[in-house]
Amino acid sequence: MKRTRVKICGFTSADQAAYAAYAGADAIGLVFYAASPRNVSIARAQEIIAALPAFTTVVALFVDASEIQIREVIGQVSIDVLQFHGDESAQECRRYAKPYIKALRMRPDVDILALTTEFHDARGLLLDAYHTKAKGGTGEQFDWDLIPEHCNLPIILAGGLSAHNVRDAITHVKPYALDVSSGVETAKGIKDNNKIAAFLTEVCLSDRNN
Ligand SMILES: O=C(O)c1ccccc1N[C@@H]1O[C@H](COP(=O)(O)O)[C@@H](O)[C@H]1O
Repeated sequence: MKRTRVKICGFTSADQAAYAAYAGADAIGLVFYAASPRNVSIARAQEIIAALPAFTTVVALFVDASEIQIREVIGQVSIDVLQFHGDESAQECRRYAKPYIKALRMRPDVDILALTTEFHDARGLLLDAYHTKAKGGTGEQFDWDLIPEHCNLPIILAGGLSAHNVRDAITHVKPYALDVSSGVETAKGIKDNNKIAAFLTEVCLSDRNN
């Protein structure tokens, strides 16, 4: 059976991150982007990570951050994977000798296949909705038909996912993994355990039937 991996992004509380990990989330995301309501300090990130069980992948999200900021985070926080959610070049993404995923904000003219060549050493391409004002975490879905059927990199589907549409998403896109933030929250940065459980249950049921 194929299992669709799940990353839940934007935790600000250790209890909620631990709940998600024990409930079956494969990865938890920590946002290091001051403009986000989900932004965490280094101290809070350390507290969240200390609450996680073994085998939970920790992803640090940056948006056009400076090299100094990224090195400060990875020097003090036990991060497994970097997520670049801005306009970072491939050269910038590979500077840290750490596994990284690259986010693309989807517009009709995005050439995913060309970008897979540019970011060939990324561990996955994260596809999110394009928004004129926000860089991500908007809760908006994009047109999944923009995603090519074959891609050389694992596709991580994001953008407006929730327990209500995740089964359709898996059937339609067949992604390697999913990334959700707003769809498992009651307010920005405040995760909801019931929504997390419902989301993970839907993914399991969908995988079982596919
Ligand atoms: O979560 C944020 O605040 C955020 C800020 C800036 C860039 C990305 C951000 N989050 C990522 O956005 C997508 C989609 O989130 P949503 O489920 O639609 O709310 C996801 O990859 C988050 O990691």
